[in-house]
Amino acid sequence: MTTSSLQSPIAKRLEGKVAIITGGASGIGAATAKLFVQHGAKVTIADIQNDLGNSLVYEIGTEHIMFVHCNVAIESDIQNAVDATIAKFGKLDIMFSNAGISGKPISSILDVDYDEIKNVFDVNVVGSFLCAKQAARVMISNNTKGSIIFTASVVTTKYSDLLHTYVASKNAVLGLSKNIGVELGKYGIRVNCISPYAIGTPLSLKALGITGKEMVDKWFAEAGNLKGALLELQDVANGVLYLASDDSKYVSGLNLIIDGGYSTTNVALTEAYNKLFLSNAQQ
Ligand SMILES: NC(=O)c1ccc[n+]([C@@H]2O[C@H](COP(=O)([O-])OP(=O)(O)OC[C@H]3O[C@@H](n4cnc5c(N)ncnc54)[C@H](O)[C@@H]3O)[C@@H](O)[C@H]2O)c1
Repeated sequence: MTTSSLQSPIAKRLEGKVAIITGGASGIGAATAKLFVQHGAKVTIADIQNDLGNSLVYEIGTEHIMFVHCNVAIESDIQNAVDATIAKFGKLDIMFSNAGISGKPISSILDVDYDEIKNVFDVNVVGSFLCAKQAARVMISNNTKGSIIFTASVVTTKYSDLLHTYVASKNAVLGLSKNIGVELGKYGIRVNCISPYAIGTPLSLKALGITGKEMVDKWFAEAGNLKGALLELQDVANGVLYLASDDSKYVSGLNLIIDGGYSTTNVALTEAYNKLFLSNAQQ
């Protein structure tokens, strides 16, 4: 490493790149939009929350970012977001398919109804398919070596008896990402997932059926593996930046899990072992 590289300011890692972020009006998407712009990208936020989306544009500046009303479950909305992005910024390098919903906090398969399954799958799975399709359409025809990134979740690595529709939908997103990554490799298009552990956002508060971000964040921190640390939106945005930038130019088919090691734990086994060890020690 040269002295000048040690002294130089942090390089802009997305200079000249153009991105669409679905679900970019709130939470992970909004944090990623801000980070992308800091790194030189032009960004389109595609979301259904017009007020939040427009105020983010106002905060960041219309030369860097625009808002397009887009329901990801409707193909013409996504097509419109892609076409509007090309019209304003000239191309599309990065599709961050991040919009999602949790569905109701149902914990028994007996309580799941068809409308609930359809609602969650329409946004999380159909929306992801359509984002990938519309991004690939322009990336292939413009010969753009693009990056498609999906937000899956730590629920693609660990299972419980909660949120069956959400968990099934996120595992479908992971499968989709790997399968289309195989197809799109021949065009030089990379396809990856980011899978965060839990953060207090409107989505996760709804999933738990509680209000109060502080309480939820505390609970997530206690349940996490990495003690003394809290997963923040910026941690996830940093991972997305890596997958979007040329720093990951040979990375495709990855599920980047941002979970402080949570997915590697086996709490039940540890507890059972400790119980056995303690009862033997007392004999
Ligand atoms: N918060 C967590 O703990 C967590 C953990 C793992 C994965 N995720 C995933 O992260 C992604 C972002 O969620 P978040 O936690 O930032 O929540 P959030 O509620 O802050 O953001 C979700 C965004 O998606 C938008 N959205 C919902 N339905 C839409 C639709 N039909 N079309 C377009 N936009 C739509 C919402 O308007 C909102 O702006 C989701 O895919 C979620 O499943 C979240």
